[in-house]
Amino acid sequence: LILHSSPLPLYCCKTVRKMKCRINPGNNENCFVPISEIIAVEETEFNKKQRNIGRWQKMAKLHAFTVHYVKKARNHRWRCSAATFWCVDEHLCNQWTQALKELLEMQKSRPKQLLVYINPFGGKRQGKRIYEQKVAPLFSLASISTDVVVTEHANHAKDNLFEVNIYKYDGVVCVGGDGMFSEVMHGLIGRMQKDSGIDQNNPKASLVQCNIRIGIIPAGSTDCICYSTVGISDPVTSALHIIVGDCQPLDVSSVHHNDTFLKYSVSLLGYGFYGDILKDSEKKRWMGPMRYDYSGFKTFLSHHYYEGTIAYQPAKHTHGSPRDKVSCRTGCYICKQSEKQLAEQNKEHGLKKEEGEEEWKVIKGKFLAINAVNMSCACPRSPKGLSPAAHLADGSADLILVRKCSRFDFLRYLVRHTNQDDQFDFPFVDVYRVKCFQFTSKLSEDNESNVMDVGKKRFGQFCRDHPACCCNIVNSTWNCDGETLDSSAIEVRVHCQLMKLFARGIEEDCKDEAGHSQSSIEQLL
Ligand SMILES: CCCCCCCCCCCCC/C=C/[C@@H](O)[C@H](COP(=O)(O)O)NC(C)=O
Ligand SMILES: Nc1ncnc2c1ncn2[C@@H]1O[C@H](COP(=O)(O)OP(=O)(O)O)[C@@H](O)[C@H]1O
Ligand SMILES: [Ca+2]
Repeated sequence: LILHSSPLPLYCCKTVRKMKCRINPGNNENCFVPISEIIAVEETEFNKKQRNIGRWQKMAKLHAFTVHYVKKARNHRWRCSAATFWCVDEHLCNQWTQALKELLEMQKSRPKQLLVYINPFGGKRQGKRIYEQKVAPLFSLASISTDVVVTEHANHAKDNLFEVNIYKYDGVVCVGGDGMFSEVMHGLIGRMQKDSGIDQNNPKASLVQCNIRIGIIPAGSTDCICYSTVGISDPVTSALHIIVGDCQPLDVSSVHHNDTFLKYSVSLLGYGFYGDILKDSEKKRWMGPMRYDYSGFKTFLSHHYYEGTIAYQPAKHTHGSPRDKVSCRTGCYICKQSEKQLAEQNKEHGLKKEEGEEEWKVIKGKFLAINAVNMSCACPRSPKGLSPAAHLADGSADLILVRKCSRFDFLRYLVRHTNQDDQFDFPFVDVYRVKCFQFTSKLSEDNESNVMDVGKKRFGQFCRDHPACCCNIVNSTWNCDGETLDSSAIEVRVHCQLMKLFARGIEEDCKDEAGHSQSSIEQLL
């Protein structure tokens, strides 16, 4: 461990009793742990049974302390491991304990007080058990105090965040899925805007950043936000990222309809395929996470497509492209550069002028799916995600348009989310990196009088001569981070790094990311 330079010998034995950590028995080699990855230091009662080194048997009294630290395992998984050090000199032992505790005190980004919301009905309904058994003991070991709210109804957490004194907390933790995260995020961002007198209904408003970090303990059905920002959906790993005080900024998209605020989104805004899956699966909540497989299959067979018009402004401030072969990783350079670039542009031109001057690109067509993603949307079902090269904090979203195609081609597209092949390499799939976009369905263009003025003008010229078409006469629904939106015509804008998570992005060094073998169905396709 870190105690090599001790003037007197300190002996170390790894112990697994307290935290039930798995370690390799007989693995007594040195390991180096940065202070930033120490979870806690505790004085330890020296147990006679631990005296397994012959010459120490005769000693009358031994003094010991235990260092609990993060052990990095495969696939971005973190575990809590422990090492106990002992020696005969009580003073030396105390000095070490004291010195280590002081070093931990100096880690200023670590949270001391957290507000925790648990959705007891998310995913497999294990949220409460997961928190109590896996997370609370770690928080208590790390001397983090918590106020815990087990939610009693939808929107409980969101409403509560408008009432409590949020400023006394170093962070808010949500135990649940993407929907639960979304609720907590709306509470926090909404509260920040309210306290700063900013009108969320103004789509052009410059929103106030939220510096109270959110931690996600995955206990939902998809857990895409956790997976895409940590690299794994694992409650213990997430709890450890919270304890060490990690910080990952995140882009947030605001969604408006007719100057009315609808929702924020951080992962997927999906119309068509993913909207239809969500709408159908909500009726099958009793099935748990399986509902997405059932509804996914049903939606795939129904093969609905929707006609509409999209207008977007390309994200010119960022160097990245959705077709890049490199992905966003811990400390991402592209995210840092893009943030700087955006800040400079805003200082020079002012947001309104700049947006007004830039050209809008307009695309109309029949789509099986329209997906706007602020992050890769990697999840256990799709380890590389809907847009593998999307960035967590570059102030842009990837807009993926899947045009009407055969069922077979759509299946080939879907299967590429699960293997190493490029899902954008199809003639019916287009992808753009954007900073804002608007969508209007054919139906609302024809029937609604309340389409945004600016949109109406822009879309009008394309729709005037359009002949009656044979596509669906109903609209799809927008899937916004796992929640449905009531309106199909929307206006979306990416707010660069509006909030922060207790995470560090996906670490580069992963031990076994590759090694994906092709299944027979993939070979066939
Ligand atoms: C041959 C079959 C191939 C299947 C390919 C599947 C690709 C799956 C990609 C899933 C991307 C999901 C993006 C995340 C969405 C979540 O916000 C949302 C809500 O998640 P929650 O239930 O709150 O955890 N889940 C869904 C399925 O809409
Ligand atoms: N106590 C509760 N009862 C019913 N619904 C709740 C409760 N707490 C939270 N919710 C809502 O449940 C929805 C889904 O929660 P989530 O944790 O994302 O689970 P899942 O991943 O299974 O969808 C969220 O929209 C959230 O607002
Ligand atoms: Ca982004």
